[in-house]
Amino acid sequence: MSPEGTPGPPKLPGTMVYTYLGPEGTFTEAALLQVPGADEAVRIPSTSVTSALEMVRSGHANAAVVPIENSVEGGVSATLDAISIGQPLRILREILVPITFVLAVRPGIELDDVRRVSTHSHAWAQCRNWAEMNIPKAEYLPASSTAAAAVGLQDDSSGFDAAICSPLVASRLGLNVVARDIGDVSDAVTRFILISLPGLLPEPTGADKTTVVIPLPEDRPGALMEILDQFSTRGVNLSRIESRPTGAFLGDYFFSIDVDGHIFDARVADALKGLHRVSPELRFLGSYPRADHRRAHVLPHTSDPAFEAADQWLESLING
Ligand SMILES: O=C(O)C(=O)C[C@]1(C(=O)O)C=C[C@@H](O)C=C1
Repeated sequence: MSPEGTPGPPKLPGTMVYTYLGPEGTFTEAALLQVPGADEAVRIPSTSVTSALEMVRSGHANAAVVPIENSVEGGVSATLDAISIGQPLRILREILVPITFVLAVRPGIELDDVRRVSTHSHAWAQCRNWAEMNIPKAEYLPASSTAAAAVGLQDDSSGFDAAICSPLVASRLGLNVVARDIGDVSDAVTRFILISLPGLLPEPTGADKTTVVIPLPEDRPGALMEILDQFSTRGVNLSRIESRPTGAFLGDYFFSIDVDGHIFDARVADALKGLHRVSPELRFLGSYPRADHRRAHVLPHTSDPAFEAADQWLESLING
């Protein structure tokens, strides 16, 4: 049985089974549909990020697509936390989706009548200023996704009269849209990851990203500096760094970090070895191609040949 209590999907030989933060019509589904072959694969919506990852961990899905970062609101805590603990997982690729929101309402409701509006917390954070200006009397009700809020609008007992969702799901459900492009930042983008159980690493492309989770060593002055030093001395550029509480006790944090480069790049591998000495419990979450194809800027003294030359030099000293 799947975590939702429904029978697990049939594992047809050769058929990929994907799960994603559902229901149908979420931005996460749009991200999954960018994965080559996903349109012909089995696609199972999950009700939360945690249950999507559980489908993968329990073998009911080959891989999951979940949101990880938004250009306006930052990291998606539910995902950052869920991939940092429990059975290890590996990110296989990242997917970018431009985000635009609409306000859909129940039949007969006008913009001025809206008193209760529902959507995903990340979507609400991206439309908050618009909402304050245009529906100031509306109370916010959190939903598990933008599409779940849109579906709820068709249910008399859901208790809200408006939903913030994608234009696509509003038109699929035939909802009444009273305002378009309501995001506070018009060119917002959300980054999603395709994540699976550990296996073969994606090949390096020259434009790659590596994600790690590093627990901050306890009671060690300068521990964060030591961690950052491992990257800076090897010329490894950080593209995201976030601290999250471990939940164990107050003040106990881990860092979730993305860096430019692949574990097969000598400078990244060397930095990971250094990190392992500083924080042995670090978790490698994968090396995968960047969605924007932006190549890493590698300084000559941190290139693969420079590392190779240093190894050979040391060997020559040892061997005489
Ligand atoms: O609710 C959805 O449609 C989602 O796919 C989730 C999600 C998120 O978690 O950030 C994805 C993109 C938008 O930024 C808002 C919500």
